[in-house]
Amino acid sequence: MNSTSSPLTSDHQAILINGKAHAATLRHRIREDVLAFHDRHGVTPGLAVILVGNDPASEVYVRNKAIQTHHAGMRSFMHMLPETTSETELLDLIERLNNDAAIHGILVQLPLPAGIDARRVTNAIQPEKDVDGLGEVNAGRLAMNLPGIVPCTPLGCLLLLRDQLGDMKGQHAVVIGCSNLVGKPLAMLLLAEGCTVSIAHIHTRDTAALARQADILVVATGCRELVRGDWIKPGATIIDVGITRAQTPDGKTRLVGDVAFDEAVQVAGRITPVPGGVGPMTIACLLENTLTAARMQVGETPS
Ligand SMILES: Nc1nc2c(c(=O)[nH]1)N[C@@H](CN(C=O)c1ccc(C(=O)N[C@@H](CCC(=O)O)C(=O)O)cc1)CN2
Ligand SMILES: [Mg+2]
Repeated sequence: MNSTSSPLTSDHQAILINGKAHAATLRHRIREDVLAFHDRHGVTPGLAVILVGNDPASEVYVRNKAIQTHHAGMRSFMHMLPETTSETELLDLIERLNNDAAIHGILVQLPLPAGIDARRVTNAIQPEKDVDGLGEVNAGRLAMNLPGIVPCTPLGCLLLLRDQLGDMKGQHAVVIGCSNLVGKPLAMLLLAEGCTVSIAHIHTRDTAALARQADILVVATGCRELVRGDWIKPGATIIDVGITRAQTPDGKTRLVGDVAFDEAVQVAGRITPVPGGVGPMTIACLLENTLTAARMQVGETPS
C-alpha cells in the first residue's frame, strides 16, 4: 500500500479498519491455542485482574476482561477492592498472586485511586506475569528489542497496522502522545518494524506540520478531535487510540476519538473508527499476552 499517493477525488472515503472483526478473529485463534497448550502441558492459563475503587468505565473493562478470558478457555480471577484499599494491602495481594501457580498473568486496572503509587504497584508484579507489559523490566526489554510482554493497546495497534500495510520499513510514523501506556511503547514497536518514528507531545512546536508528514499517524492524547482533516497527508493510515465520552445536543452520549473522523475520512487512506477500532484489540491482546506468559512459565520458548 502506497500512502504517498496522488491527490484524492472529492468523494474519497478512507477504508475503515475493522478492529472489532480483527479482535474476534484473534480471540478465536487464541481459544484454539489455549486448548492446544492445555493438551501439551495439562495447564489452563489463569489471569488475575485487580480493580481498586468504583470507576464506572474501569468496572466495564474488567468485567469484559473476565468474560473474554472465560470465552478463550482460560481461568479468570477477579479482585474487586474498595476505594479505601491501601498501597500496602494492594502490594500484599500482588505478592500472593506472584506466588500462586494457578495465576499466569496479573494486571491492575488503571487509573488507580489517588494516593496509590501506580509505578510501585506495577513494578511489584513479577515480570513473567506482567501481562500489561507496563513494568520497568518489560518496558526495558521492549526498548532494547528483546523478547518480553508488550502493552496491550500498542500491540493491538501494531497488529492492525501489520494486517493493513504488511511491511512498514521506511514509512514515516508519527505518534502523537508519549504515555507509558500507549505512545512510548508503540513508538518502540514501530521502530522495530523499520519505520522512521517521530513522537509529538505537549511541547512539540508544530504538531500539525509534523502530522502532515506521516505515512502512519497514531493519535493517543485523550484530547477529543485534536487531529483535523488538514493535519493528514492524503492516503495516510490513521490509528485513533482516543476514547472520550461526549454529550450530544439531545442529551445522549457518544464515543469520540482524538481524530475528527468526518474530516479525516475524506483524506486518509485507512482509518480506525471509534468505537470499534483500537479498543476491542486491547482485551484480545491481553488474552494473547496471558497465553504468552503461561507459555514462558512452563518453559516454552517465545515465538
Ligand atoms: N491496566 C490497564 N489499564 C487500562 C488499560 C490497559 O490496557 N491496562 N487500557 C484502558 C482501558 N481498557 C482496558 O483496560 C480498554 C479500553 C477500551 C476498550 C474498548 O473495547 N473500547 C471500545 C468502546 C467501549 C465503550 O463502549 O466504552 C471501542 O473502542 O470500541 C477496551 C479496554 C485504560 N486502562
Ligand atoms: Mg476504537
